[in-house]
Amino acid sequence: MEREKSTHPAVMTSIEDSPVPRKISPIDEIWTNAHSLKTATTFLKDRSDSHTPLHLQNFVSGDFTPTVSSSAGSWIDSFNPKTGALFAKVPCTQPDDVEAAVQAAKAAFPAWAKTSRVERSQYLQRISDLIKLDREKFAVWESIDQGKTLERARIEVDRAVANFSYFATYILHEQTAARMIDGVALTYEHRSPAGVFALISPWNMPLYLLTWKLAPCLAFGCTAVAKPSEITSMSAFLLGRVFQEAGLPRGVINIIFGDGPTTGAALVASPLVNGVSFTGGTETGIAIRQATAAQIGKHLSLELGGKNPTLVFSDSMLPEHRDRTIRIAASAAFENQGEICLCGSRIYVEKTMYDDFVRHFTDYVAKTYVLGQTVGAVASLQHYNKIRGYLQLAAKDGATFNLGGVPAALLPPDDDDITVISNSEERGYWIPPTTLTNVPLDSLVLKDEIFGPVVTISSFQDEQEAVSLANDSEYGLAAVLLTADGARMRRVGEQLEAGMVWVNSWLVRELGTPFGGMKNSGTGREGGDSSRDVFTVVRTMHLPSF
Ligand SMILES: NC(=O)c1ccc[n+]([C@@H]2O[C@H](COP(=O)([O-])OP(=O)(O)OC[C@H]3O[C@@H](n4cnc5c(N)ncnc54)[C@H](O)[C@@H]3O)[C@@H](O)[C@H]2O)c1
Ligand SMILES: O=C/C=C/C=C(\O)C(=O)O
Repeated sequence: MEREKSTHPAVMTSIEDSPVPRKISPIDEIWTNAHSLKTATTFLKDRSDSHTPLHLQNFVSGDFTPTVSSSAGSWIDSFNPKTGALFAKVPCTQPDDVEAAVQAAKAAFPAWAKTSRVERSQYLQRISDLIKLDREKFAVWESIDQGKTLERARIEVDRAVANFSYFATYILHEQTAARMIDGVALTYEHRSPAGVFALISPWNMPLYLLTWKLAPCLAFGCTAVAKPSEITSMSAFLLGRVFQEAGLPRGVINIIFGDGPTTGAALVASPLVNGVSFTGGTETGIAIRQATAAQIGKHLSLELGGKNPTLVFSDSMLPEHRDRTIRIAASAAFENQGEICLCGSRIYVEKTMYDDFVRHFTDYVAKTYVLGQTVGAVASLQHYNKIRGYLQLAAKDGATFNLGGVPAALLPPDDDDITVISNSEERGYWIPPTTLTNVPLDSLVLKDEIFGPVVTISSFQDEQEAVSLANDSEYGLAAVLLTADGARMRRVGEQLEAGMVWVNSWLVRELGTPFGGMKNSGTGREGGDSSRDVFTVVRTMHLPSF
């Protein structure tokens, strides 16, 4: 697709009425100057030389707000995980500005809710096309901001494109149920957009996960205030420009930046917010449930943490299956530095093949997952220190490090350093892929979500023990089952306490399927019809024949 002015009537109105300000704003500067790794690096270097870090701006009512009124002076430092250097300052939006953004979403709601499905579908497809057009720009900034490799970032941008195109077509084909009761009354489901949403996302797959909420929100006729993680705000900042280019009416999507306690908490608690779609940690999920407990009608969709098991049965280690088994178990453990809620961080192998598995797995990981090439840096200094703490604990608990070790301590930059935007890899948050064996079953290393490039390998005796070890967790998000036995796939798979079970595969996604977790991994499901349940309210209509 070429970038051109839309001829869609709603688009024309919006674009014609709201020209983008001529003054060079931060978003214009990035948008026009920094579209590849080379230009982005030069851009950051210039900023560094002039000691002017990039300042992000909220996107409210269709405009990037030049200053954050009440939060002036309240900024959050954003660091490049690969170098540890400061590269941007993110506004910490204060409660009254949060409320102003919610008001903007509320004001936009009635008109947006009335748009036809065809119209909304066209907006979604246009947004999808625009992201695709700027695939590299999004990937470059996601990689700089989050620490992931550029290749991984590209995969996630492609998924963002798919999120919008999937829901663009879903709404064109959507059907609702109708039934006849004893021939007396015809009933049917009538659905309406649920209203204004808070869309809150984490730092591990920033664009992928935020667009997984934005797309259905728009598709089902809702408006929103979106708040990405304060650790990774860049791709959401870029998205504001896409929404402008797509001519999305003002206020339909507002993007605000800030931390959890100040900005996120004010957003979810606002009485004008009709629903919250949240992805993040379980503790934050609990805080959101508590904060909204009295607002009974508020829709809550909570996608939370995981500590997912990978079960390796000996038949999957037969020569004809072994390479696939190793590849899947390794990618489930180390993709995106293990910073995916679905990562299989606890591997359990049938005893007869345990030593064989450990040997092949370790060789494969050492060859395939190379720090700085196929493995990026972890997202933040705080997260680096958290993972390091668990590796220290593993050592204390007597675990064997087959790969990796306890990384060096990293200290926060001192105040003098904080304005430096230079590249210095030694301050980067690099943790090599780490495989642990001999971890005691009661160790917190096996219980807590570490969310980094760290995997444990333990053994099991039989199916029953495999299931019981897999289910021995407060979490229940995902599980991987590696076996060549067809009957076992269902026999074991259907006993696993996990919202998603992948057999001889991992993170294979079909966007219509319910996605979400059991136990402490979440409340509700998203995807296809499940997203419709999140973003719509249902009234059952009864039409009697008398
Ligand atoms: N189930 C899933 O689909 C899924 C996907 C990705 C990540 N996760 C989980 O996310 C976690 C890592 O992400 P994180 O550290 O950014 O999570 P987090 O819970 O700390 O933060 C997530 C988001 O919530 C905001 N937030 C924090 N406190 C808040 C509050 N009181 N009210 C409202 N918003 C608040 C943050 O600013 C951020 O935008 C891991 O536990 C991971 O498993 C789950
Ligand atoms: O890190 C969490 C990954 C979540 C993935 C999805 O929500 C998805 O694939 O739709």
